Amino acid sequence: MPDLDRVVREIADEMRARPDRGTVASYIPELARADAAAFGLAVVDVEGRAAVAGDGDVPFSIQSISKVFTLTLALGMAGDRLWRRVGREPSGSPFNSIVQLEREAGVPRNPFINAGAIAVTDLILSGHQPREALGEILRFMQALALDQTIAIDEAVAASEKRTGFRNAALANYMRSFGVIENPVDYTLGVYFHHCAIAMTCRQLATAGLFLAHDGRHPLTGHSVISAERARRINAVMLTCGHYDGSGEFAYRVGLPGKSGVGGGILAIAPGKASVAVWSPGLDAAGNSHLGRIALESLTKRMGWSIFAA
Ligand SMILES: NC(=O)CC[C@H](N)C(=O)O
Repeated sequence: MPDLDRVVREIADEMRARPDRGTVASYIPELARADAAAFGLAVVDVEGRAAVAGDGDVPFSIQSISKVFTLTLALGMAGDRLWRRVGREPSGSPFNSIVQLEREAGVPRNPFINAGAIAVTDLILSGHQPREALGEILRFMQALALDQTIAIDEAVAASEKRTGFRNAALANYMRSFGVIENPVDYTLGVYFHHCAIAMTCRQLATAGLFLAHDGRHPLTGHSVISAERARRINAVMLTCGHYDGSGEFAYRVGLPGKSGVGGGILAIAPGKASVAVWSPGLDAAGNSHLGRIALESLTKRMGWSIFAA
């Protein structure tokens, strides 16, 4: 078995030396301030051993990675009723696309494209005030990451609120079909804020551990979700977690993964470890360019692809 600490350090060094970095997202103006040269990597295994390198302890905007955790919360609250409001098929379209909604009665393809995540957020919000729903999501992240200091970057949330015209279009469109039940402003407010949670790679990898361990957090012993649901969340991450780049990610990395436009990726090696990587430059599908390359190298060196014997 290769030495995990060494592998993680070597990958961080290799990535930091590379000239190709992708393009930092700027459609949310505040995200454009990210340092394109940053690179962080953290692996936490199911025994709790952590290997962290580069900027693995620097907080960044988790953006769409939050959708894994809102899906988990919503499944815990609503159970399989959730699947009446959102599908679980890859979209083959960009993360912010609206095209399928008209043909498919306002039901988004999956919980990881923006429309689907907004529908999931709406479900969490129902019966609560936005402040309560957001508090619930934040406390969930803090509990999973074993770190009460995790917070929302208000500047990022405000920046997306000012410029989130597409998300507003998606939400209004779904509201017209009754897929969204709450006032659109409330649902979007909660959505923008949970996307604006700032976390480090170490915190994120710790938070993802339950997905590598049959739904039970190995460090607290708490059952977060049933083993069956954990397996299914991993399945949806594999097929939909990188939007129209999901096929390529499965082909190259071979792990369930979820990306965010802040440049982070959470990847799960079931039974083994939870991995978080961060490099702000994105590829054409909006996924971290070096993040994917680093994960490809990690799974190859550790033999962690779910498709390997
Ligand atoms: N892919 C992403 O990370 C997108 C999340 C971002 N908050 C948006 O709605 O556009």
